[in-house]
Amino acid sequence: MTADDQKRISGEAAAELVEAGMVVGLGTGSTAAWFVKALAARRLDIRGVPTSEATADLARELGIGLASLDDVKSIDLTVDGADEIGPGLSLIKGGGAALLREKLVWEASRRCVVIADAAKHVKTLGKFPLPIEVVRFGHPHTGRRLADIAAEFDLPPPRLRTAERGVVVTDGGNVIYDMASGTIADPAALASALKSVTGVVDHGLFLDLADEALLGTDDGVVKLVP
Ligand SMILES: O=C[C@H](O)[C@H](O)[C@H](O)COP(=O)(O)O
Repeated sequence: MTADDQKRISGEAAAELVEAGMVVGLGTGSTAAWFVKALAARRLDIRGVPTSEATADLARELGIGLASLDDVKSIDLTVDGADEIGPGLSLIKGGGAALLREKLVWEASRRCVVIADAAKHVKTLGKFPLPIEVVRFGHPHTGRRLADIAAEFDLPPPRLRTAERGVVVTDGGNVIYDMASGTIADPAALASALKSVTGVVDHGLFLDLADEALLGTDDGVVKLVP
């Protein structure tokens, strides 16, 4: 089974968790896109709260009714992908630059289910560079403060994310610094150090947020709990 097939079966399994009448958080990325497609195919009467403009576009195309986070009191279930799933369902997210809206939607949700292909499940977080969302104003200064924090954790300086068209700008108008680490020995300590920096809006460590993971494997979908 390819990684994409594993993503697809995890997305399809998650779509089965949705019931009519629910408010559903719609994650971002290639795995979440499989979930959105499978959900649309069920033609349930639900409202989706998208975590990015890309997901909003896909959901609209597929006929899913949307609501914004501002319009709902809470979200029944959010389903989203991850870049890494570590011990206790600690996560790295933000490879697609959607981490801020994702975290806001996750935190407003009663239940959060992470979906992924098997390779995303790791013993220790950190092989995937940790995305950090930073306000654009003065970001080179914030980047230098992030480098100081990285040094305290024995990590190399984070790098400003660029793509073919230049610096990557998030849906919220911010930039992303990626902190390549190899190993994050103490995710909670790093998370709190990063949040202490003025200019950091948020980071891609999702700790104590996921209620379960549905992992697509060659033997089918495996459920993990914290
Ligand atoms: O910002 C993007 C999100 O956090 C994605 O959920 C994450 O990068 C995983 O994406 P994919 O399912 O494409 O691997």
